[in-house]
Amino acid sequence: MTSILTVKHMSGGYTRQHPVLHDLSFELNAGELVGLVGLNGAGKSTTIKHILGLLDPFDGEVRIGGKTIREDKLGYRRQLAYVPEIPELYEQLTLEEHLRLTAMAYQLDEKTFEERSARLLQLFRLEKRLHWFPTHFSKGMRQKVMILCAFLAHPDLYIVDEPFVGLDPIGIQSLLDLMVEMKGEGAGILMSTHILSTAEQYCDRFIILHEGIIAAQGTLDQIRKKFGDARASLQEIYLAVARGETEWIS
Ligand SMILES: Nc1ncnc2c1ncn2[C@@H]1O[C@H](COP(=O)(O)OP(=O)(O)OP(=O)(O)O)[C@@H](O)[C@H]1O
Repeated sequence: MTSILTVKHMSGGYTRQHPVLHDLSFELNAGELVGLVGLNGAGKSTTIKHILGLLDPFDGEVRIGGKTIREDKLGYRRQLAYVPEIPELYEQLTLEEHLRLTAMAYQLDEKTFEERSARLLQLFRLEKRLHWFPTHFSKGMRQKVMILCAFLAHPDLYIVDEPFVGLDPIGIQSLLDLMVEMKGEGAGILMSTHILSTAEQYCDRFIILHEGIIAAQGTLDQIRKKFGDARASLQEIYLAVARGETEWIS
């Protein structure tokens, strides 16, 4: 298996005096969708900020495609696309301009841009909104623009932060289908979510974060084994961890 993302003994957060993440180690391989789950404040977004290179680890390291961000900043960033929980759009750019800006950043040629953007626009029902500015977009539409930009790039690694809240059912299904497709093409996807039933259905593996520590990680079957109940749902296991009913540290 080819490892796309490697997080090794990473401790981090916002101040060295009060680290939020403690000694996290996990990998993400090509063709895998991994669910990052945990209660509010568990450290999911902080983990994502470290992977994106917005925060520096206090200890340990993050590698994408074998490289740290210090070794090759531009190369590191080009390997990944990020769908944030809260859409970040340029208010002065139209939807089309957002797409073109992304295509430039990822150095897509015109033909690839045209093909991919036409398909994505159709999938998310935004074909008629190309010349609109974000002020006229609903919350879900703003979210879809971020999804379009990420999936336009076809990077090796997708970081998707809580994508389902705010999307309509067709949008959710389109996103899930796209993630399955990109996985099939060899991309790795790390998805943070509270929607455990969907995560259980679509993710190949899970990382359960609890108070900045990985409480458990693995396939659902591996986690069930550890939990001691071969039929427990992800939700049941997660609630037991969150309520302190288990003594796990992976
Ligand atoms: N900008 C910041 N400065 C200082 N501390 C922060 C900052 N952002 C988050 N934290 C703290 O880091 C810890 C982890 O927060 P984080 O946002 O990573 O959790 P999360 O798992 O993403 O939660 P949620 O499910 O609510 O999004 C919390 O204790 C939070 O208060």
